[in-house]
Amino acid sequence: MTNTRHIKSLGYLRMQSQDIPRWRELAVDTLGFQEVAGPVADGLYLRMDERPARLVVLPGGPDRVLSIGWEVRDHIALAAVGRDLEAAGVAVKPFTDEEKADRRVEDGIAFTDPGGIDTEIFFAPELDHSPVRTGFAQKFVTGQQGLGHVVIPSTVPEETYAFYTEVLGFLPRGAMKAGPPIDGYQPRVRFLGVNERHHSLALIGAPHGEAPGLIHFMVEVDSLDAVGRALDQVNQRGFSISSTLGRHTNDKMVSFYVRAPGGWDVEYGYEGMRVDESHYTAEEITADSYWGHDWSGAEPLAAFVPPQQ
Ligand SMILES: Cc1ccc(O)c(O)c1CC[C@@H]1C(=O)CC[C@]2(C)C(=O)CC[C@@H]12
Ligand SMILES: [Fe+2]
Repeated sequence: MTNTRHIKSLGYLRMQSQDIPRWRELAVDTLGFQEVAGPVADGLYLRMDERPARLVVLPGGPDRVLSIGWEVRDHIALAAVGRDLEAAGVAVKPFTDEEKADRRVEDGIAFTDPGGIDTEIFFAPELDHSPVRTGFAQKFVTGQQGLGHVVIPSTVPEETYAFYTEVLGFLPRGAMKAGPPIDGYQPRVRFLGVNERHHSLALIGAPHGEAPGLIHFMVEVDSLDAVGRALDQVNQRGFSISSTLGRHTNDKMVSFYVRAPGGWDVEYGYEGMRVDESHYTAEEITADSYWGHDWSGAEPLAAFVPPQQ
């Protein structure tokens, strides 16, 4: 196995939605992302930092994730990841000129992960050096820790876990039992990291994985007041809270979860820990939170509901 650890961080997330206005109200008015113009006229381009737009929501249906973009250092690293994927029997497609322009990156490749999620690896994003204008004067915690984390569903969670750790070199960062054993198989939520962020990826077994392609994505801000102010807007604007405010036991983050159009959540958090990889050893947490995180009001996640025909 290759396990060359070229992936540096979660770079971007591209989604598709039939309700761009509601997404705009959630992202801009409620969570304080900056809206900027982008290559697709009706697209929603959301800025967090010097990247032009780490989050993109394009008009179209059904609501789903279009691709998850992982960042590597340079063209040498991109070529190495491409070789690792091909050695593992994964079909790899180089970005077209249009794909490079849409994503505003120098180059990249696309492939599908074992659970059916469209995944991309890229390097050298263009930067926007104008001041970042966020809604609560908060800063998003990105940089070397990347945009945040994604939790993705998979109908083949063990194969998906082996793929991310052994082929792409993600580091195991612990797990939590998810439900009782079924025929001797213990389902787990598994957390994986590629940098000091505790997890940039988590995997959950789900029966309708690739349909929306997402359980939640998390962004981190540098101020508890921004989390509180965002929560006020969630309530005032009639968004549905999937989980109340709480502090996680593994990454120590204080966060809440709000339901986005499309049936996945946005986790909005503060004060996540940084992992020192030279001392880290994997742990199994037995509760998701020290306090809070009441999920009892959550609508079912799209990944757990049969898709409508
Ligand atoms: C347990 C945990 C630790 C750190 C995180 O960033 C994080 O999102 C979680 C929760 C993961 C997971 C979820 O998102 C969907 C609903 C889940 C399966 C639960 O009902 C408990 C754990 C939850
Ligand atoms: Fe999370």
